[in-house]
Amino acid sequence: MLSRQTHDSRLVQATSRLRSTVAQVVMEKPCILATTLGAPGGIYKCFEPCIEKHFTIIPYERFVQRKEDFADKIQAVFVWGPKAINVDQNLLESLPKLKAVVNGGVGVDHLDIPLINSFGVKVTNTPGIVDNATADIGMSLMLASARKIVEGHNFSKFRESDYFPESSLGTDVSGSTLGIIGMGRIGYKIAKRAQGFEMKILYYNRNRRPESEERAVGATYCASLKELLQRSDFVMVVVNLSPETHKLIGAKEFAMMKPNSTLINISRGLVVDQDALVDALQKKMIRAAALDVTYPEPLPRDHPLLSFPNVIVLPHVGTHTVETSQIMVERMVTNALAAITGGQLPDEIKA
Ligand SMILES: O=C(O)C(=O)CO
Repeated sequence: MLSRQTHDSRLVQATSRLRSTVAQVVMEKPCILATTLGAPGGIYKCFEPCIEKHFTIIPYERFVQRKEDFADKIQAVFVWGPKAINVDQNLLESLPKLKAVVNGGVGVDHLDIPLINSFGVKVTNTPGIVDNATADIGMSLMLASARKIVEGHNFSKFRESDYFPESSLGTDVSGSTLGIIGMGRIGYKIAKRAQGFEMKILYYNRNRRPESEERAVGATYCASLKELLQRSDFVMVVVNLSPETHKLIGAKEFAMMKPNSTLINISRGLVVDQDALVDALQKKMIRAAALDVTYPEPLPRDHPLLSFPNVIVLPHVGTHTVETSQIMVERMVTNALAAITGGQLPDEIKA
C-alpha cells in the first residue's frame, strides 16, 4: 500500500502532467482573435463549440490585457459585421502570424481591405448565407410599420385607457407599391416575398436584371432613383455602402417621396442621411420609417429618431437567427482554416 504522502505527491504529479498536456493540446490549435463575437449579445457563447473544434478562441478583451502572450499565436481575426473593433494598422502590426480577417456577414464596408491585404492578410465574408434572414427582416419591418405592430403591442402593455386610438390605423401592404433600391441577392429575395403579398414591385439598381429574372418576380426596372421614389409606397434600401451610396437618401430624395410612404433601411445606416430623415419625419414628408441599421449602432437612447411613434429602430439584427448565425460561423471557420492551411478560400474578397 502507498503511504498517504506518496499517494498525494503522485496525484499532484499526475494532475500537473494532465494540465500541461491539456495546455499543449489547446495551444496546438491555431488561435483566433474573436472581436465582438463575445459581446454582451452572447453570440460568441452560442457558437463556441463550432469554433473550438478547430481553434483556441482569444476574446479581444483578453488579448488587450495580455498582448505579449497571444500576439504571435493569432492566425485569424473573427469579425462579426460592422459592430466589430477596428482592424487597423496598429492591430495588424501587432499580429505577425495573421493569415485572415474573417467577416461574418456580407457587407465589408467596415474593413479597410487594401490595408489588410498589404499585410499579406486575406479577407473573407459569408455571401449567400445571409440572404433569406436579411430579406425576412426587411419584410418584417415593412409589415410591422404598415400595421403598427410595435404601437399595438405597446398599447396592450402600457395602455391608460381601453380605447385603441384612431391614430392606430395602419396602411395596406397588399396591392401597394414597393420600391427596392439595390437588386442584388437580398433585393431579389425581397421581390420574391413581395410578390406573395401581391405588391407592385419597382427596383433601381446599377445594372438592370435580365428580363427573365424581372418577370420571375414581377419587378419593373426604374431608370432613375427619382422615378422609384416618386412612385413607391414603401421604399426599401438594400444597397451596399460605398462612396457612391453614402447618404444616397437625403433631403432631396425625401422631398421626392410620397407623403404616405415608408422608408425601410436594411443596408447600412450611412446610406440614409439621418438628420434629413428626422427633418422629413418632423415635416411629415413621409409616413414612417423602419430601420435595422443606423449610425452609430446602437443608436443613443436620446436620439431624436427614437422619439417618433412612427419609427421602428432595431439594433442591426438582419442575420440574427440561430440557424443563419450557425451557418455563418461554420463558414467563417471554413474560411479561416483554408487561409491558415494555405487552401483555396471559398469567400475571399480582394481589394
Ligand atoms: O450581412 C451583413 O452584412 C449584414 O449586415 C446583415 O444584416
